[in-house]
Amino acid sequence: MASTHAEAQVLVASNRGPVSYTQDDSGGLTAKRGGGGLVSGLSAIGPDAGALWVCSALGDGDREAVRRGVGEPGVRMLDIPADVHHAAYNGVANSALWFVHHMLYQTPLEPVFDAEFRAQWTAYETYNRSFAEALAQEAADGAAVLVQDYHLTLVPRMLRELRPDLRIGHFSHTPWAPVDYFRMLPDDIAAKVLNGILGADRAAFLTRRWADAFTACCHAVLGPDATSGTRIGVHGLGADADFLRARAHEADVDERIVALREQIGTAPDGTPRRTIVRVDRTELSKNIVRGLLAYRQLLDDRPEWRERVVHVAFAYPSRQDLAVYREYTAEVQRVAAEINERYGTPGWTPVVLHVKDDFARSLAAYRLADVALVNPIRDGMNLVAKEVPLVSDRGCVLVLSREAGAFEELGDDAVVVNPYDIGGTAGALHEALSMGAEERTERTKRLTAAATALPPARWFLDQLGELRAP
Ligand SMILES: O=P(O)(O)OC[C@H]1O[C@H](O[C@H]2O[C@H](CO)[C@@H](O)[C@H](O)[C@H]2O)[C@H](O)[C@@H](O)[C@@H]1O
Ligand SMILES: O=c1ccn([C@@H]2O[C@H](COP(=O)(O)OP(=O)(O)O)[C@@H](O)[C@H]2O)c(=O)[nH]1
Repeated sequence: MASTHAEAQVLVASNRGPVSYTQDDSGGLTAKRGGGGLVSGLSAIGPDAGALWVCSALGDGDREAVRRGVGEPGVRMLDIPADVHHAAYNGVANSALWFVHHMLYQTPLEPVFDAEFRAQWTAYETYNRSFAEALAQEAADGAAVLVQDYHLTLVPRMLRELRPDLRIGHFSHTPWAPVDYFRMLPDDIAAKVLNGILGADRAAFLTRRWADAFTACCHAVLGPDATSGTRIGVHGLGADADFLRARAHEADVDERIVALREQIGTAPDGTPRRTIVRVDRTELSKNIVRGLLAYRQLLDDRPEWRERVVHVAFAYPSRQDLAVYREYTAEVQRVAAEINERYGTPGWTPVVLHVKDDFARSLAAYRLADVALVNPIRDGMNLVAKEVPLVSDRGCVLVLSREAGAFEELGDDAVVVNPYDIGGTAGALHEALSMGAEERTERTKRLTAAATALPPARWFLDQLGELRAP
């Protein structure tokens, strides 16, 4: 295992690592798989690949694990001071950069680039420097380093200055903002973010659309020659079919299917109720509330679906240090309760909402899905859109936002929606629920092929190959 000083030939750097630790009252540490698509993609590489994964301690449990020397093979967790991490992760990365790339600023959520933000920016620089120094220390001569995402935009240039011998790649898992939106950032910071990434030999993205937006921002902010020293690439991360299909048939998932079937119940004619399934982090860009409003409109416009369908919505906790995420979770709960109050009957709960994460239960929902609802305002890729059709036992129909990166690959076989259009989304849900069995089967076959075209292990190796190419 390549984990000693200056021996690692391949290094990956990301804020979130493969597992996170929690500490119980008696001091014991429990490891839990990190949530979200970046971890789903990178975990598939596995410790056997010999890569060293440098990540950040995210909470007290992780910090305790670092202090005790507890950890996964092939993983180095950096114990960056909690206040620096908080300012960099919540203040800069998940507020300013996430909001710009996902175009989430709208009244009353306005950008505030004031003195507090400047202090957070200084922390973001410190945080990035910690990664650059750790990578410089760990990397063997001429090693390949793959830096992940908007948390670490400054690392490529910092690392190049420390270690000019390295091959450095940067990969963005988010969309990239259009020029006019990106330029909401203060000019000096916009330039630093772009120049930081351009310190890499290669900058890669999930879709051509995001890659082109990045190039356009570089040209607009830095000038027409800005990208001449950096190759720009596209690698559309796919789902890990072998892992998911096997995991979705383990005993704990079967147990949860029984419980979930009970909650879903049967229609008045005795057949199992149809399901519209969604699984997301409780994340503003995932557009969960508009999805619920579209479902409410479906029940209004098409009363024939009442008692015959259930919206299974799993919204697992994310970024709870940010007030706007906590408020969004409350809003999701409020709208779901309102729908249940208005339409529910003694034997029918129209929305089954769970806000605590449970991967086995998520897979149980995938298996029971007749329709998968994926309607983000913007999304780098959205792996859930790729995962549900290949795991569902029912040949599920995908209702997909045209603003998800996955649309580029899955759009032809999905029922496509404008995520802001609640009426249009209600219509799409009706179309999906009404689709005949033969068409569903045909679409599922094509969706599954597209969703698995670039499995995570190959996605990673392709990038490595391109980075090492002369
Ligand atoms: O680490 P968190 O703050 O809990 O957030 C989870 C991840 O969210 C974002 O994931 C993105 O990556 C996926 C895989 O490429 C992609 O399918 C999805 O569209 C993106 O939203 C974020 O970019 C990651 O850094 C986070 O770990
Ligand atoms: O309880 C769950 C349910 C889902 N996922 C995984 O989280 C990822 C979500 O990735 P996606 O690209 O859809 O969105 P992100 O959360 O990264 O923005 C998927 O691979 C899911 O399998 C998870 O970790 N825990």
